[in-house]
Amino acid sequence: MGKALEQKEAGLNIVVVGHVDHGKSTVIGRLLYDTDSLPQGAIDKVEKIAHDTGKPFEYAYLLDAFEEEQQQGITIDTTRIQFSTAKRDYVIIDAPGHKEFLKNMISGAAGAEAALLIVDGKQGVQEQSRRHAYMLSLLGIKKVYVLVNKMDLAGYAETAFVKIKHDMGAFLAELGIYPLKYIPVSGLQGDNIASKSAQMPWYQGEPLLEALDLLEGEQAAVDRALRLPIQDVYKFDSRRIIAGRIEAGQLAVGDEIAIYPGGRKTKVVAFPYWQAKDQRTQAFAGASTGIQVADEFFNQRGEIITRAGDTPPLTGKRLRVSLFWLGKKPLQLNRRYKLKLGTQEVEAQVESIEKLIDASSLDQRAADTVKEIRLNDVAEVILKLKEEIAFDRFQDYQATGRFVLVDGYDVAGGGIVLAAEKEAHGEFSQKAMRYIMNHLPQNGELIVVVKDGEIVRLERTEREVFSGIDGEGI
Ligand SMILES: Nc1nc2c(ncn2[C@@H]2O[C@H](COP(=O)(O)OP(=O)(O)OP(=O)(O)O)[C@@H](O)[C@H]2O)c(=O)[nH]1
Repeated sequence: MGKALEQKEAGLNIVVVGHVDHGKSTVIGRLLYDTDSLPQGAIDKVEKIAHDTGKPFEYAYLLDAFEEEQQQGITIDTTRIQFSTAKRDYVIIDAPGHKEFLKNMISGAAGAEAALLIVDGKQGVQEQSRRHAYMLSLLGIKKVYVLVNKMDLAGYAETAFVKIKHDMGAFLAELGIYPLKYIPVSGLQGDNIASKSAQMPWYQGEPLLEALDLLEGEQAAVDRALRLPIQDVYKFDSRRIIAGRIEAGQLAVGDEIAIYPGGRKTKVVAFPYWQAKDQRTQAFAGASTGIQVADEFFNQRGEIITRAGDTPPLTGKRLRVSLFWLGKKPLQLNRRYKLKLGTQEVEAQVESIEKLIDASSLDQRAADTVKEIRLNDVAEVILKLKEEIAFDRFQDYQATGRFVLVDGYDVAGGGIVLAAEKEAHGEFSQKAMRYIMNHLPQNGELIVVVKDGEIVRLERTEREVFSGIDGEGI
């Protein structure tokens, strides 16, 4: 691990993606080597392998050392590898395959802010380069550096670099991704990783490590509207304590809050902690906290708390989403799945497939002929939920804007929320249903006049009460 320095910026999570064998592990291994971040003995081990097999030193094997440590249950999460520069700490989210990457990303385990997309300088853009790039766009990762790797095999030629830059750039532009930098590197030889390469004097930019330090972090989460998804509600002597993790924003004792999807308002009375010394009056993004509120509503897991003046989350039962499918069994229209979003779980069906896209070629298939979404397909669909929930567009809030779909017990797909959709004809929200129920006539019929998904008028018709027909008693 690098030396700990004071006054560093907050850490940055990076994901490394690219076509198989284009050099992801080698570049990561080299970064760890150059920043002195390897577990003890790792280099000796890899040197020994090289010596015993008579093959060259493989930087990619250095990553195995992390896995070994993990298996011994020591420090590091397999999917998270850390290194540091003087400026800040980095966490590399290792994505052995795009399936693991997607699962990690959509389940929130990864939460990458920036990406390194690695392309072999000789082979150029390949199927997985495209697929991974597409996934980045789907996940809204805009901070992308393209590393043109194996420049040693391409004779360190500027022409090879320029060609790949051109091809990749054209493809990425279609996805709305504009890489911040293209860097020619050799993971194996260490060119343009920690220091500028003498082999490529034509390259005017920074080497990778310097370029990473130039990336800006996200807008501080504490300055945003509060998002506190309720994890649990505990009964504790006579009080009810709401527990959850603050995903964005901040909260103080005395703040007025609103709880969605219902939108009921109340006030924060205290942050109850077990020990008096831990008492506090404010909590910020990133903190897990318990809160006690003035009015004891029936709160439940899944609801989202925000501050009364803050932009509220969206609510509804119909969501327009970008979805990708990883299930062996294709996703079927109208089949029931479990949707998990934030801390909410609700039954969901795909009501319609609006667009279906081949993630590699980006060709669209005519959606009206499609009744299922197959393994590795990406689609824009309308999801219909059994109950109303609170959520955000992914581009506004990642934690409350992404979801997974569970088929039986398996996470079979997931994606991001693009927008809230109006209720379909003939469906009312819970709020509307409550309103309607409150206006039911004692004795008669109620006509609900709806326009553009909004109730515009209620008409009551009293039923005639017959006391008899033509004077005949009944
Ligand atoms: N000459 C040369 N070979 C490289 C370079 N980077 C990687 N390689 C070699 O390319 C092969 C694949 O590299 P990896 O780092 O394992 O590739 P990867 O993208 O991690 O591959 P997967 O994990 O299988 O997807 C290895 O034999 C590396 O030694 C480079 O810059 N120059």
